Amino acid sequence: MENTAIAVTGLRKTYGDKVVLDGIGFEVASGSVFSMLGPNGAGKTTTVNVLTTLMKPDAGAIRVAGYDVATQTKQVRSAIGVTGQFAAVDELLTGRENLRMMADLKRIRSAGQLVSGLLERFELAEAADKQASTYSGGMRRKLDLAMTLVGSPRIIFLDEPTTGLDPRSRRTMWEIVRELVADGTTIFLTTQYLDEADQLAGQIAVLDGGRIVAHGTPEELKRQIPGTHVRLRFATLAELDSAARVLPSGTRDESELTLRVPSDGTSRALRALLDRLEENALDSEEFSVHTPDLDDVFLALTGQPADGESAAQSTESTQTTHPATEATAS
Ligand SMILES: Nc1ncnc2c1ncn2[C@@H]1O[C@H](COP(=O)(O)OP(=O)(O)OP(=O)(O)O)[C@@H](O)[C@H]1O
Repeated sequence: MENTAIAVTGLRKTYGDKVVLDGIGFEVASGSVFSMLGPNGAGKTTTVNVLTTLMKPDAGAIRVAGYDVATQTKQVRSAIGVTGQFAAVDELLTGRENLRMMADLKRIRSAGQLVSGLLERFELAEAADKQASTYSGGMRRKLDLAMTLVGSPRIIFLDEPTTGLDPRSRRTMWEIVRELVADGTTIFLTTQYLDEADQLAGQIAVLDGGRIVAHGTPEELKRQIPGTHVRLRFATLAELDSAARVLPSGTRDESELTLRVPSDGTSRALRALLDRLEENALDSEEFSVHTPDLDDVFLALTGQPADGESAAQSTESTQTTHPATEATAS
């Protein structure tokens, strides 16, 4: 198992007559981040529950840390950490006490330094001696992850670890994930933020309709869908027609009055394109460069956006929209 932290074949799980996982298989290399993406209800949490021994599958061979989850439950449990499950935060205890309790459970002696270190690392030092019930949602999540790290598990399952966190806390989490991986820890991450998978994961599996519909590195997934293009919007259909004649590689959308022109997105290519328009006395109302991101991949594969919020954020971040007057001004 040296190089394979998790190996799954033919994993099947049904609830009544509803097939949630229809024989999925994948491998996770030791010391890597593997991210499972999928629309709501796709079966991500069910997968985590099976891999962490909390739920029995109907079929499948599953090894975690080299142990069989069906017959070596105890060994699997001692090799893994799970946020939000084993490491349940006790609201009546302080942050420090919660961490101490976890250290006691794992039979770690003289854990004082370990506990203070974790409180510092998760920016919880100031609130360390306040009851967890007074913590914000983000602070609780951080405490939860800190508790998972007690005992340095080799494989960590993070089920949507940054949902609801502010951007700064999200970045802190990302840094911690990167540090863990650099130290050889394996991370199994489910997330609804595609940029998070893009940032952190070496391999991504997209789960939809009970099956893995795509699997690869973020770059491989992005290459599966149409590439970078420029989107031009015109004021009238006549202008769109003229532009489509001048730029024959473009794809027209009459209802939107747009022309989508493939481009490598370099400033040289963009300048050439604008020159072509100017030579033909054409002016676009809107000019934007669009690079495919994981949201596009997700949409193309599952037919639905990842989630309203992240899809909207991503559109903003990947499209550089300039009013035509600005873009063509020299
Ligand atoms: N105990 C259960 N009994 C019956 N159906 C269940 C049970 N647990 C989950 N399901 C159903 O199985 C499907 C998969 O659920 P799961 O929680 O694994 O999805 P998910 O991908 O984690 O979704 P989300 O992103 O919304 O958390 C859902 O349709 C859910 O309603």
